[in-house]
Amino acid sequence: MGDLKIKKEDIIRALSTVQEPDLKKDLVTLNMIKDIELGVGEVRFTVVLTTPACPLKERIRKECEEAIHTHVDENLSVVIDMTADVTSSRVGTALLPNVKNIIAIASGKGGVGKSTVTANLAMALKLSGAKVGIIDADISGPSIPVMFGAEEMQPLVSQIDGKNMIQPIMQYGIKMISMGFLAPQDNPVPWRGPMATQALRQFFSDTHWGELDYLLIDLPPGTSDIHLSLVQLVPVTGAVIVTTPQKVALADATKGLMFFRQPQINVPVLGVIENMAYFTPEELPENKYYIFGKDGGKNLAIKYETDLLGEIPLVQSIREAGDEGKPAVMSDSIIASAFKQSAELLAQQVAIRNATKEKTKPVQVKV
Ligand SMILES: Nc1ncnc2c1ncn2[C@@H]1O[C@H](COP(=O)(O)OP(=O)(O)OP(=O)(O)O)[C@@H](O)[C@H]1O
Repeated sequence: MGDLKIKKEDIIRALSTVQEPDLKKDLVTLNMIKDIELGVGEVRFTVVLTTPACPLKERIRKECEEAIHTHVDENLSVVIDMTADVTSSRVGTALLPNVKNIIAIASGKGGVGKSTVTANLAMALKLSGAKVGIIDADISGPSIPVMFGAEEMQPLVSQIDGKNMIQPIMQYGIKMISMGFLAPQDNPVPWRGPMATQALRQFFSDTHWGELDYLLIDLPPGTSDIHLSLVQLVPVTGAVIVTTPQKVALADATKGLMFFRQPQINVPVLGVIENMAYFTPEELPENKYYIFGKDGGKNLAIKYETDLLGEIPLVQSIREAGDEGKPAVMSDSIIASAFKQSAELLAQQVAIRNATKEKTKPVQVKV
């Protein structure tokens, strides 16, 4: 039996004074409070966040506690269970209906670390508790299998509802598909545009993804047929632009960003990640050498009114981790926290986007 004086309504009233800082509405209106239980001198409830990678988790928890102590009883013990139900704007879509968010990871120039960033963001989201998948859409130069130590793996094909479906490779709890799993890499096939597009189509329509919170698409560098095919095939939640700080990279990153902003494409740009932002020897992390220039990604984000989701340093262990097939975020280091922070900011942007913008639709443009 609960304390007779305190009712569930009192708790709800107190929690309706707590705002979700990004969505600018209170937790009760947003339907984020569940399972309120009153005990003797104690209240328990669940806060359902919009992503397990929520960077504001602790702030929300603290504000809930304070609201109850201020508006209900300062001596009440407050036990909060934080869970998440990742939001989506991809409701009712024919292709991949159980994939909540499709996020394109793009760059202008090649070699800026787009695949490295994709692998680490995916891993960080997975470590936060989300269900994550990766499509390596770089058909002629796939890097994802190596970055996950999965080059020798081969996907199985199984019959689902009478149709042959590719089962994605599962590595470190992430589902992934890449041309690297399907075609021998030492005997490269020259991929013409339509063939690459067909392969991408199969990654969506003939692969059994099941339920996912985030499906990350590692795009080839530049803007290609693949980019156009992607936005035509599926509703894309948003795009992340990866760049390095040099002028040449930034100029190309701008083109990459503007591709998504074209009125007929209209995919929201969720933010910019500046990779190789500075060099740092891992044993002396306070020493930062801006060898490629400073603040390029930040200025790009400001100019195009989007967010800077991270500045990832150039560190030897990131390259080693990629070569060893274990994304750097899996280690316990400052690098891991940099990638985790970027993943949180990305998840936050996805949640804001899903709460504020229209539903996504595939675009209809002539190729
Ligand atoms: N922050 C970093 N610190 C150290 N090495 C890095 C960093 N980011 C990427 N690298 C290394 O740089 C190389 C290129 O990275 P990656 O393959 O991720 O680039 P990419 O932009 O996806 O390339 P592509 O254009 O071929 O798709 C890899 O060897 C990777 O390990």
